[in-house]
Amino acid sequence: MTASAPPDAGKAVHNILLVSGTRPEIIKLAPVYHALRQAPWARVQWLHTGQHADMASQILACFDVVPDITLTRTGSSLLEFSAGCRQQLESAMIEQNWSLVIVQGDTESAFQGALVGFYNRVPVAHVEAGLRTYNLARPFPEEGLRQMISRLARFHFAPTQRARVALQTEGIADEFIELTGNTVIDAQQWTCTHRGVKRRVAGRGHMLVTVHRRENWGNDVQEICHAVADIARQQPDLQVLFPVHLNPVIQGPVSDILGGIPNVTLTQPLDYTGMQQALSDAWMVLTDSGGLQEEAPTFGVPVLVLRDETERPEAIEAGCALLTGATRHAIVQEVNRLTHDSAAYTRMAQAGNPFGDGTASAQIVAALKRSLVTVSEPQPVLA
Ligand SMILES: CC(=O)N[C@@H]1[C@@H](OP(=O)(O)OP(=O)(O)OC[C@H]2O[C@@H](n3ccc(=O)[nH]c3=O)[C@H](O)[C@@H]2O)O[C@H](CO)[C@@H](O)[C@@H]1O
Repeated sequence: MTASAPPDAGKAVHNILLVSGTRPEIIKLAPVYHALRQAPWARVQWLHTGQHADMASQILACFDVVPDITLTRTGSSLLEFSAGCRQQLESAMIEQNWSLVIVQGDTESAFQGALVGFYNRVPVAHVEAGLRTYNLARPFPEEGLRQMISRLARFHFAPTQRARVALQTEGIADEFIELTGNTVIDAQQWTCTHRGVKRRVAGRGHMLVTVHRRENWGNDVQEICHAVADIARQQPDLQVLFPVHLNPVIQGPVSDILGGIPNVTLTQPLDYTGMQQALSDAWMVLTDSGGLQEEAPTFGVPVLVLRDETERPEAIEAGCALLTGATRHAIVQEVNRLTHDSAAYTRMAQAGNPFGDGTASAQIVAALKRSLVTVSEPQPVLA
């Protein structure tokens, strides 16, 4: 379990570039950023690519993050965004002497950050490494992006044992993989502590719904909305809270099918504190979001995953989530079953959270310190 430190190891202070693009990247990188800011050996700078704009500002504010560098989004299509992002990242890269680029997850921004680090021979650290469906079409494009990032990264921070094994199986040497848990749990704990999130409703609480995944665009979004409408009409005493993603592909069918149903509240996306409050007050979550699958078990809220595959089988195995797919009939059937089978509901609610214990960012910073701050004698890189 030893590996030599990067060539620039031993410098007093290491310039670290942290790259975010979307809402979930900000959430999952904020705890790493704040932990690095406490590290005397690190000078961390936050670069936001602008892939998400409004949803990003909302979340950056929740975590008291002001990016040092914000790129200009050069177009609305992914191609235009990607080309402009690459060029601007390249400029940011050559302006300073970087020791490390940190990216998170599976977005275009994360991939561009890793690619620019690679071309500039700056080591790349990947937070939330090793999630896989091994189906390049689902989720698209995330599965391809995260596999490519794994090929480019030097340091791989795996959130679960399964993710670690996936990386090992792909040939990544043990000393470059650290099992840390998911930083989203750190973000949740920070928010509960600092923003006073706690359950505020009496009784069973609401059903929380979110949809945004590209693979669900089109017919599946409509099926999901029809299912939610059926459930709301069958259970008029159940409040449904649906923060609607800003993408027009989602907004259209959601308001067409669910607008005007008295017990369905359609809202703008919530800020992070608002979302954690909504989770803690929930009876059940219906979602295709990755982050919500990881977060809901913290509050003992069962999750129905509106997808055919998940890269988080840990939640299914632990019993806190069920994979229902995105068909109207299957979703309605599962919600009805859990409405009437209180033993099955309680088993899901009490399954616990398999995604971490809130120490991931401290472990990441400790591992990076071991790798980067090696003065005279080589030490284990990640052990
Ligand atoms: C394929 C896949 O699973 N990929 C994931 C994907 O992200 P996702 O599916 O988790 O994306 P979203 O659902 O957008 O975000 C979720 C977060 O947003 C918060 N939230 C949500 C709605 C709202 O109104 N207000 C909020 O605050 C919520 O609590 C949660 O923390 O990309 C990430 C980046 O690379 C990856 O890490 C991650 O694997």
